[in-house]
Amino acid sequence: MANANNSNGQEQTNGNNKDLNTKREDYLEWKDYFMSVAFLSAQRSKDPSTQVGACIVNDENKIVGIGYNGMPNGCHDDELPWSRTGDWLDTKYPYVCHAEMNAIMNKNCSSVSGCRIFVALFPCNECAKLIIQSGIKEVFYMSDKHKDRDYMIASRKLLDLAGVKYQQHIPKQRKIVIDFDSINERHPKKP
Ligand SMILES: Nc1nc(=O)n([C@H]2C[C@H](O)[C@@H](COP(=O)(O)O)O2)cc1CO
Ligand SMILES: [Zn+2]
Repeated sequence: MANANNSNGQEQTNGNNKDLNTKREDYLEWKDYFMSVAFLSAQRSKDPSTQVGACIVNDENKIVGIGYNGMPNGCHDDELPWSRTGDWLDTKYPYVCHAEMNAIMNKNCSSVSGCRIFVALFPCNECAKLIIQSGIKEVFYMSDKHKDRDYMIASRKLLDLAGVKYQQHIPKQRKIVIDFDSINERHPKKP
């Protein structure tokens, strides 16, 4: 659509030639927004190989819990291993709390029953148990890159039996950039 003119007949656009008189169409849709919140939260993770975020949403599209993978509260993350290989006790695996667990534990309401969870990676079997027991009804994930592993097969088995739905989220926008400087952008002077 052409840019509308203001009363002086001047076009109202910003520096990127966006129409400043018409409702934005490229705003984040809800599910992309919740998945983005999960991905942003993952940026808090200190895991050197895989940063995972999760975001729990109620049926009013309100976010009620956010989490990322990290060591348990009070367990200093410099005193626990972050490696993936070696003796099990010397790896991160026995210690790290998964993003889904943290999102559920961080809930800001009494119950997440009936909620949806948005998570970067498909939940493992342990998180599937937590999801089921907390009453979460639907999982949206970005990747199931470990889908052939036994713990993922077990996870799907549990979710299926419990009637928890799951689906891969295909975002409308593949990349979202946060530009802190954009807020300083100046628009043309009002007439
Ligand atoms: N759904 C998940 N939520 C998570 O928070 N994680 C975390 C656990 C580890 O901290 C990390 C996986 O590490 P790695 O095996 O890719 O180096 O991601 C992993 C999965 C996948 O099962
Ligand atoms: Zn897990």
